[in-house]
Amino acid sequence: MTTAELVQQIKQKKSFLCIGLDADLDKIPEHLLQEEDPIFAFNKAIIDATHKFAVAYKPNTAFYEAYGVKGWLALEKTIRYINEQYPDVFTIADAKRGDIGNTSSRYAKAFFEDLGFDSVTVAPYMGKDSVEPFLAFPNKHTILLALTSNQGALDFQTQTLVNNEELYHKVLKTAVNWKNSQNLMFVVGATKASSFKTIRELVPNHFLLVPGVGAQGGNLKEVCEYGLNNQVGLLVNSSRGIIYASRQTDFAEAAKNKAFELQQQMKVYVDQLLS
Ligand SMILES: O=c1ccn([C@@H]2O[C@H](COP(=O)(O)O)[C@@H](O)[C@H]2O)c(=O)[nH]1
Repeated sequence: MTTAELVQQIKQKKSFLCIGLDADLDKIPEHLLQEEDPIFAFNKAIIDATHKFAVAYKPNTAFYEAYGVKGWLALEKTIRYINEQYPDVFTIADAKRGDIGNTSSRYAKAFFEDLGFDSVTVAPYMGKDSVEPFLAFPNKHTILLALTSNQGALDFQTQTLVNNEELYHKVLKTAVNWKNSQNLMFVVGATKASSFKTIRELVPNHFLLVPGVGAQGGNLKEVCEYGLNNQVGLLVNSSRGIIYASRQTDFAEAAKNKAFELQQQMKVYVDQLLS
């Protein structure tokens, strides 16, 4: 999917909501455990109920890898279902990959070609040659970890270098000069709302994937204050806050209501920027 197509979808749905498909057999409604593939059954119901309010879905691969072959098959079925039924929706494999170039090119092939995701999250720690194999895929997007939502982000990402610049600033400034950097997006946690002003000065045009709204306590309004750009430029993710809004048979309806609630807040900003 091109960035222009993503922006078009944001405009049409008046939403920049990304729903995290972090399906966990210990949390999904009990009645689904009788299904042949409970994870896929859960995801399918969530997707069907929420697709009008969401422009992106983000399965975190950990939740599938945890169940071995069965989990990977559920992931494959989920992405195929989205691509076939809702081809205008942007898909993110939250896999946080990155390795020496030869290996990264295999990861890129797995997520972009074999599974057919539009994007994958990648860690910047191994540098340019570990990221450029992902960037080489046209109309696929590499979402580089910049300032993550967790407490541990302060351990390395905000440490200052000799010139007094924070490490994640260096990541942003360096990565935008890599080959095919038009295919880059960045992860910035909603819990780090006070940093969005500086981040937007460094990367005014790139999309930011923003996890941390909902269960982690991030605030949509604060993120929007400085995170938005003239194309919206944000994909704000909520996983547990939406998919586990109810653990009973009404789970899909409850997820729909939560997604609608967030979409209604987002609509105000989209109307201002893209009308
Ligand atoms: O900085 C980051 C990067 C990734 N994540 C992932 O996003 C979702 C958030 O889930 P919630 O249930 O909405 O808290 C999850 O898959 C994380 O692994 C993140 O939270 N922060």
